[in-house]
Amino acid sequence: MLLAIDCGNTNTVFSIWDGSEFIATWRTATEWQRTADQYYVWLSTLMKLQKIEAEITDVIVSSTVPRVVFNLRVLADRYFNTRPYVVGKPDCQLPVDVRVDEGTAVGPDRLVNTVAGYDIYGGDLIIVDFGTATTFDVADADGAYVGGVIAPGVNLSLEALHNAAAALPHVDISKPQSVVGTNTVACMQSGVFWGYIGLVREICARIKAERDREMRVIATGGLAPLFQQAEALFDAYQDDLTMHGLTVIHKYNKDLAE
Ligand SMILES: Nc1ncnc2c1ncn2[C@@H]1O[C@H](COP(=O)(O)OP(=O)(O)OP(=O)(O)O)[C@@H](O)[C@H]1O
Ligand SMILES: CC(C)(CO)[C@@H](O)C(=O)NCCC(=O)O
Ligand SMILES: [K+]
Repeated sequence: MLLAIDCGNTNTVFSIWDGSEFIATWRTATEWQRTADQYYVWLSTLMKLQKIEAEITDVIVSSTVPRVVFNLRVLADRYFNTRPYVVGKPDCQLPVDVRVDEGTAVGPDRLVNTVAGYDIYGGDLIIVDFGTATTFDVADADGAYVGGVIAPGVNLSLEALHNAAAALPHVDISKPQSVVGTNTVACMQSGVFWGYIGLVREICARIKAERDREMRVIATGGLAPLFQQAEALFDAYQDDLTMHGLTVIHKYNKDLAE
């Protein structure tokens, strides 16, 4: 079975893929100091608790944090006796072209999302991922990654207000009752929530205009449904898009190796 690891700047997600479905998914905070032994204790405890009897033979990693890759490699080698595929490294091929400026190291999560989007929905996509940053990735008609947009993430925007202004509290995102807030928290939520609705709508409209064609907008990330419920911004929502992409890339490389 395949252990797929999606390491973001805030959270790391581990999923076990049995070849047709994910049989378990666990989330932990990303900390580059965590050792292979710590990962294994955590993982094996959860597997036991949930009575998951999976023999892991393969590992694939996408990491936006370069420093965590070393310990994840050791985890794969020491505990699963396998060499992991690491997205973005030369020995991990992608099933789509990447057409960006030379020397650009595109975030592996963005490449994986593009592969997943193309696999599920076909070409001409805008893939929006609400993570630490909010990213927009453009898949061409042939699935190639042709660039995108990086905007500050929802929680990051609220944190930035709190960190920069002495009188602004820590606030969690939610949909405000009205646009005009009558207390500090409501004002901050309104700025980020409605500002974000505008940001997503404007960026998608401009991408479509710039490329002069119909494109479908696919959303992923825990916060997407919150925005979608206020306004129909997306044509589809896929919670496990990045994980799906990791399984596609793994299979592609396995097939190449045969
Ligand atoms: N209604 C909500 N209000 C606040 N936070 C939410 C809500 N729904 C989901 N979230 C949060 O959204 C986040 C979604 O996780 P996701 O994997 O999409 O990004 P992330 O882990 O924050 O970023 P990264 O992948 O860059 O580490 C989680 O931290 C989750 O707690
Ligand atoms: C933009 C983030 C932080 C989103 O997770 C990640 O994809 C990243 O670190 N990217 C590197 C730069 C780039 O994608 O062009
Ligand atoms: K993510």
